[in-house]
Amino acid sequence: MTSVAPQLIGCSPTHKSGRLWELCADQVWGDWLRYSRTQRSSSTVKSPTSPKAQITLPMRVFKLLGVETMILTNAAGGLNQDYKVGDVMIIKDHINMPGFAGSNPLVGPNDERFGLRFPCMSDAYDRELCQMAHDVAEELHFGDFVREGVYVVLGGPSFETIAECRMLHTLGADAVGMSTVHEVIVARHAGMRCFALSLISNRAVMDYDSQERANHEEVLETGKLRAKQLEKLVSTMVARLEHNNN
Ligand SMILES: O=P(O)(O)O[C@H]1O[C@H](CO)[C@@H](O)[C@H]1O
Ligand code: HPA
Repeated sequence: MTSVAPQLIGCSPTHKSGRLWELCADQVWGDWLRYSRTQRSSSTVKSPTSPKAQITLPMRVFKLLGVETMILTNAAGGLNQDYKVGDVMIIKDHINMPGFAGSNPLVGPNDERFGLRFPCMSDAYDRELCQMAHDVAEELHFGDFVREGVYVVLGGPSFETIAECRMLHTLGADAVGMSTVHEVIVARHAGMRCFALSLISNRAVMDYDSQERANHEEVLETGKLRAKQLEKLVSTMVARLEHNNN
């Protein structure tokens, strides 16, 4: 049986104290420390200390609980000019912008129990799951708003300037956000399959004459509009995964 943890983690600046983290942070830390103590002598126990390692700790807990597949969702600004607000982008790849400056959740001593020192990321997003999402979207008649593209993560919490949006688009990103990539890196390090969706909650502002302004209220509003359809897409995929594994 495949264990699937549908998205439940948020590590973005606004959400890092939300969702699952808020629900189980204490328990997760307790479990981690207890587990570490059984594996190592107390003098060598290393609890994760960098912020990115802390916010991605639940991925490792999921791994220890037997989860094999991660499904993550986020809200993101649309950089691709063909995207409309309300589109859903299957993430085929990411650009880890903080990683360029040395901020990666795997920085620090490598815990060999989870994975390699230098994990591959060219297969970060599972191609079979992406194809399944396209198939399910077609069956549910969601095809006209489901896309596939590249997600770029920034540190936030400020939204981007116009020049930054233009640069990110030029670099090959279709959508910009502040989450998800860190979890995917840690999940892939631990050998979990990853699938992720971005809801295009707003258009990234690319034009100096535009009156549009990125704002969190619009992000939340768009989230409400597509919530039911996203839930249907993800739950149908989970059911199919369960079926395929039985
Ligand atoms: O990525 P999630 O958490 O879905 O949320 C996105 O929306 C918020 C900004 O409105 C930021 O937290 C950004 O990362
Ligand atoms: N930029 C960054 N993060 C976001 C955006 C955005 O436009 N929308 C939702 N999350």
